[in-house]
Amino acid sequence: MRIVALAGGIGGARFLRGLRAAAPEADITVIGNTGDDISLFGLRVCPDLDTVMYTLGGGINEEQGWGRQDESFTVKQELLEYGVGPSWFGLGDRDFATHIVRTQMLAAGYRLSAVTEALCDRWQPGVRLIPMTDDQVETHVVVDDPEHGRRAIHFQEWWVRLRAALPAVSIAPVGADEAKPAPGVLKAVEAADVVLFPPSNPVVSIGTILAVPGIRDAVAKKTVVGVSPIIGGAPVRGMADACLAAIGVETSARAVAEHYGPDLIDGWLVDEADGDVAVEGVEVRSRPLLMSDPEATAAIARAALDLAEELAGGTGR
Ligand SMILES: O=c1nc2n(C[C@H](O)[C@H](O)[C@H](O)CO)c3cc(O)ccc3cc-2c(=O)[nH]1
Repeated sequence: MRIVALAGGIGGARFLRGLRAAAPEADITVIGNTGDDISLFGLRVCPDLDTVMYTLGGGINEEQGWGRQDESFTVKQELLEYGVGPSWFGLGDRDFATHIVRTQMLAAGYRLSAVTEALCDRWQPGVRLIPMTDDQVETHVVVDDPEHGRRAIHFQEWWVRLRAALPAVSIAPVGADEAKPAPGVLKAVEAADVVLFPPSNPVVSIGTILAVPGIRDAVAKKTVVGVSPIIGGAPVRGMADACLAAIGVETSARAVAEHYGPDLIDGWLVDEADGDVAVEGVEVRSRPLLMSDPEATAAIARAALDLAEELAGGTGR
């Protein structure tokens, strides 16, 4: 079975670990969000790609969900002694090595997709991880800053420094319009038996991947099953509610499915806590969706695959 999953950071990575366990024989391609990428200290940092790579490769800090386990912060501290920030973004010493290798390879002319493949040679994530694009796309957030007025800031500044406390006036994946899908992205989607949307952020993770021209159209032709990132009317983790508010979508499992719409998704898993959810044109199934441990997560992934198989059989897509 050929599976494609679109993934953001923590929620996506954990779901993928369950998916790998639920379908050990499957050929899994992960299309990773790069809208969160940021250049810091002259280095290119790709948080979502790294979170997927470290999580599936056994190197993630499990409590935090991002960054490396057994991490230290000597380099960050030394930079701060020179007055060089930002202090609000926690790049650890082990993690720095990844960004140094990536930046060196990019400077030598390798594309991000080739660099990601090279990094994955070390981590052996057991899936093929491809960035959504090799072109630079950066999510920016427009806020009304009490000190500086209306301005656009990098997504990471809004997410990490401000903890999304300033309401987003708008959120834009800058550069997405001109970006091309990375080599292998469209081919993988076209060859897929099923496309899965893990419980990643519908706006700044999955929404950003779908904003790269060509990807949404390719995905829409397939059997697509999504897992709601909203449980009991609130995001399981992260601040997806702040992102949904920015695009005028209510924070509910139903509203997110309607936002994707029946032209894009065929099946939608919601948690039992959300009661009866009905979405026109979308097959909705209710089950526990908390990724509380690897077994529970694998069972969610299995349910998504079962629903996809059922729908593919039914629609002949
Ligand atoms: O909340 C934080 N998230 C951090 N994250 C997570 C990241 O900002 C976001 O959670 C994702 O971009 C959203 O998917 C990091 C991820 C990396 O790969 C590397 C460094 C960081 C640093 C932080 C941090 O200092 N604080």
